[in-house]
Amino acid sequence: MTIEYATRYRQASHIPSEPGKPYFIEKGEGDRAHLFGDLITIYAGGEQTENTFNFFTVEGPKGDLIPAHLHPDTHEVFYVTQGAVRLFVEDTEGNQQEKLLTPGDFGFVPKNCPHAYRMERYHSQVVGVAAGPGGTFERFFENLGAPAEQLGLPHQPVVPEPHKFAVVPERYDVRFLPGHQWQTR
Ligand SMILES: O=C(Oc1cc(O)cc(O)c1C(=O)O)c1ccc(O)c(O)c1
Repeated sequence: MTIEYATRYRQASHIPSEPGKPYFIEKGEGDRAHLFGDLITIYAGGEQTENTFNFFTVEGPKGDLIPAHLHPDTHEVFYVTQGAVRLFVEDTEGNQQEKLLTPGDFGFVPKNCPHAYRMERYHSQVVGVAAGPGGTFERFFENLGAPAEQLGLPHQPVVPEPHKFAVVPERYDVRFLPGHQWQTR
């Protein structure tokens, strides 16, 4: 058992909101959110790190595609721990690459680089760390999607209402790029 706190995000969270406090979180027991087919679990965010970095996992079903987007002020890490994830990325000169990442493989996406990814095995998992000049963006997932109590993937995809797409991504430094084409392979 670990300690539970009431925070601005959850009535019961294992993440203490005041900075400077050491803590532990057991597997899967971070603040959970569902977005599309994904389960996102936050273990640390800007409140704990003076806005310097966050730490979260993203799990999704086979075939789950996160469409092209970029973050003007956020660098991102993709470290695959389960399954297989195909990461597509374009540098700021327009050069595109794609790579199938399997457990232990790592991808880095600097700020301003369009990227997308697709889960290629059942229940793939990526460890994410994301931060940049604009801070951290971990509460994007529960604001565009929904906070979740359950430990597993959503039973039905959580598809945000159009009005949320109009305001939430921008607030968290996410810009979706409709119509973006990948010419890799
Ligand atoms: O942010 C990450 O993934 C996402 C997951 C979603 O369900 C919706 C999204 O819009 C995104 C997104 O990329 O914007 C993500 C995933 C894995 C990782 O290592 C990261 O650094 C970020």
